[in-house]
Amino acid sequence: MEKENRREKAVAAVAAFYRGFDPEAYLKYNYTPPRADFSRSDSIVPWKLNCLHKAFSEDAIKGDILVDVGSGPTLYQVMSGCEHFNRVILSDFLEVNRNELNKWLKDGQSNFDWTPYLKHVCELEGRSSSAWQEKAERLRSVVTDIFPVNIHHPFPFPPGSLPASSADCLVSSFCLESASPDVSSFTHALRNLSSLLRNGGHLLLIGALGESFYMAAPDVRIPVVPLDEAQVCASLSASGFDLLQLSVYRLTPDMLVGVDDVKGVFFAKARKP
Ligand SMILES: C[S@@+](CC[C@H](N)C(=O)[O-])C[C@H]1O[C@@H](n2cnc3c(N)ncnc32)[C@H](O)[C@@H]1O
Repeated sequence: MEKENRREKAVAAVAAFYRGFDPEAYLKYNYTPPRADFSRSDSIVPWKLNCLHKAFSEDAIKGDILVDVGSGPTLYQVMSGCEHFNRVILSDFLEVNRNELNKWLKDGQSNFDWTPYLKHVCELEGRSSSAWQEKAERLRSVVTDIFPVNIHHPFPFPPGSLPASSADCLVSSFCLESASPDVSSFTHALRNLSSLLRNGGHLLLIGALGESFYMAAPDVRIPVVPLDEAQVCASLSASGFDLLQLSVYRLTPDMLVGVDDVKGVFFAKARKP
């Protein structure tokens, strides 16, 4: 009981940092060049998009419902998957991020331009980059909901939003390690995520390696659990997932732009037995 109280307090302390999260600043820090330079294969974003593209196309991961946990203000993580599922559900802890997603999806009024991303993913799929508007339309038509989410709840979505174990696939990028106070909470959160996924469904987990903080606004420094590859594998296994693939990207010095101390990025493909 005391251990549980301590964990709840530590989780609440991390949540408090999120009050100052600025979607616009976060997008600028992480989703513009050099981190999103589509002319370079060693830039972080093209690496992530390639991992996702391969998982969905080469491994034929498909089904009815794709759920993205902790979407933040970003859409890149579902640009491949949206072609392989009938319904895509986005989610975030913060209303400012859910609003930012809505701006692009519903009103087309986001200040952030996802066009280069859409073009790049079209090219990965062997289509002309000029097909980007079709992909944008596809994305807008398959995203049916943007739910609040809390990965520290046994069932992370609001009651009645989604039946348990109904997702055919889960995606989550840079959420768990940046919303958890320690490795044990990270593992616990993975177990909670599993309650959303059907047996036999896939989890595509992207995250930071060796990161202790990131900036979410000019004066908002959010603590992160510094993970290594062995911890990611151990947490997946302890939360009941079978690990199918782990790929690692190491940051080149020019990707370190002063907005975090991340050393690498992992992409894990896992299955719920
Ligand atoms: C580093 S951002 C990642 C955003 C995006 N997925 C990406 O790839 O850039 C971490 C996200 O986790 C969300 N978050 C914070 N606490 C959370 C919690 N308890 N449950 C779920 N998401 C949370 C934040 O609102 C934020 O959008």
